[in-house]
Amino acid sequence: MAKKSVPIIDMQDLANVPEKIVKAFEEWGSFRLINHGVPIELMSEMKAVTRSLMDLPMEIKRKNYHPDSGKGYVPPNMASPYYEGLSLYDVASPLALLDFCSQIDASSHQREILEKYGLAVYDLAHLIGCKMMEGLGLGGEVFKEWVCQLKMNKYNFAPETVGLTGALIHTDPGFLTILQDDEIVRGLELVDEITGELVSIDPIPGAFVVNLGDVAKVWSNGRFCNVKHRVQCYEPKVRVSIALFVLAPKDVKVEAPPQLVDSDHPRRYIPLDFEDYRKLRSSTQSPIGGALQLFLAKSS
Ligand SMILES: O=C(O)CCC(=O)C(=O)O
Ligand SMILES: [Fe+2]
Repeated sequence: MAKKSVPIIDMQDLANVPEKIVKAFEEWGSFRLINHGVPIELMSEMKAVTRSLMDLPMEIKRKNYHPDSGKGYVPPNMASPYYEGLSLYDVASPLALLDFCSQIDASSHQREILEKYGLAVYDLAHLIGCKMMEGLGLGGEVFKEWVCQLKMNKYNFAPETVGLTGALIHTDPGFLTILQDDEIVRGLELVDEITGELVSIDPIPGAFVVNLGDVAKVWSNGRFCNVKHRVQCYEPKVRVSIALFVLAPKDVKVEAPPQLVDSDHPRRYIPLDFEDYRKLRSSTQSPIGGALQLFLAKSS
């Protein structure tokens, strides 16, 4: 029997998209997205830009500095020796884009692609948010004014790393991630929440993976799944991926909308400040959402 994997959602299947998104978020916290409207040429150009930025000398990549960990360049380290990542924090801010580009001395072409791709995927995230709201029977827009981060990931896989881990098992801290995985090199694995098994997510060129993180669990009053995932080295080939993280609202705490709370579903979490949560996640070394326990409401 074929192994169960995440659902594939066709964004052009207009009538069924809202319901399918909600079901996928409840069962997996993840789905594959096809026919999403982001041109495949733009996706490839963004991959090419990512590869060229990752080829920059280490001293330039380190200039993508941010005082908060995880918001700037992450060099290979003891825990993840084959991984490195560049980050454009607050992708919708023209100033943040300019800052990022001047830090790493990006060309005007690279800047143009970063901007186009960032905005296209940002718009797609908003569309997915609207469809999700429709599927929940709430309507309206959910991610308005939320902070988004663009992260470029490179896994320096080689013959001696086959069978080893590129990114340790984790949940994403924010609400939603739109991931352009490597179109050729496999390695992404998700945990099936029901069986606890790791399921390999094989590349589908031109498609995205949409994953939910810890904020989505809080916001949905525990109804949605924050999917655990990791990246393994299956083959000795460099792997590149690009993630857009829709993190959390600016200056407002995350809490479930009243429509998702009733006597059968009492409020599970107290309102969560995302920056506080991020710090707790790191100080308590809870990469798979364990720090959410600290935000459980008294009655739950
Ligand atoms: O590289 C991948 O496929 C996954 C990346 C990821 O999980 C992340 O950036 O949070
Ligand atoms: Fe992730």
